[in-house]
Amino acid sequence: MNTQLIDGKQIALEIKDEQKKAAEALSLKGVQPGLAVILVGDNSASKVYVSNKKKACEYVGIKSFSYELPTETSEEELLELIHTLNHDKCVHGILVQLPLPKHMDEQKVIMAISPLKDVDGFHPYNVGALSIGLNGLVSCTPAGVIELLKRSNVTIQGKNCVIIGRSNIVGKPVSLLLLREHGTVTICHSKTQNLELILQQADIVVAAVGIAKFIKGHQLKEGAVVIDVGMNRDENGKLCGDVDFDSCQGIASQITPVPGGVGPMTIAMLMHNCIRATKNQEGVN
Ligand SMILES: Nc1nc2c(c(=O)[nH]1)N[C@@H](CN(C=O)c1ccc(C(=O)N[C@@H](CCC(=O)O)C(=O)O)cc1)CN2
Repeated sequence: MNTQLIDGKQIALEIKDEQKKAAEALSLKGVQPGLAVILVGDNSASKVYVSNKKKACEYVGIKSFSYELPTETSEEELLELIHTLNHDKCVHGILVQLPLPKHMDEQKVIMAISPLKDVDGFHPYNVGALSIGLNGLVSCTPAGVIELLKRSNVTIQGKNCVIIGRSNIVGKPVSLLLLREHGTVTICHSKTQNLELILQQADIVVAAVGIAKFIKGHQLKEGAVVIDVGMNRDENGKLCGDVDFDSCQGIASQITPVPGGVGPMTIAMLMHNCIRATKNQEGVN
């Protein structure tokens, strides 16, 4: 079997180009999409992600409003800023980069964001909408997983989809999205028995367990499609996924690399959500 690479970087670029066209069309209607990007503290990885998000906004044609707050910022001050942005007509999306400093309650902060501007799709309103099949804003990484499958011509309908990991930010929303596409979905987690047996039945595997190289090629069904959401460091400090990429060669039909797979899709889908939120709020198509 010739294993094909699913190039997340390339697909993310295609999506950003589509969003750029959509932003140009909005501009002709006198609408400028706006995204508020809030970073609290000095987490170095978060700084890179926020900077990449602002660059993506610039590329697509979304005006970014940047708020870089010191670690000592109180939760109340952050909630006040979100409240102001909720009422700002130039801001169509609000993004609070996670993780937040320990003294803040992430759930409380997320719940303060207007669901209409919740471009991360983390607000319980949007999570609930997804669970009952309503058309809310879907969180970026899970939405990116589905886009990767669709744009790689992978049929989801009727396929055995196995998700390893049950987190609120990846495992659970990915399972709902695969279900929405009519996949037959199994979620596996740390207490799952006979994981090997379940994996052997999987046409599509989504790995989001947070353990470096946890899934090996010999555990897969021949021809399985593998989407690796993991971002770990291996024994040499090199970035790697939850899947042992090399051992899947010749067994998987398609596979995402780490880096360059799901990661870049997170920011591309954020751009997609910003454009959607703008259209919804401005009442234009
Ligand atoms: N408010 C949010 N906070 C966080 C989110 C999120 O979606 N919303 N997700 C992650 C961080 N993140 C975006 O914010 C993110 C993570 C990784 C990548 C990415 O492109 N990764 C690259 C590798 C990067 C590297 O070399 O270190 C890849 O996989 O190719 C983009 C965005 C947590 N916080």
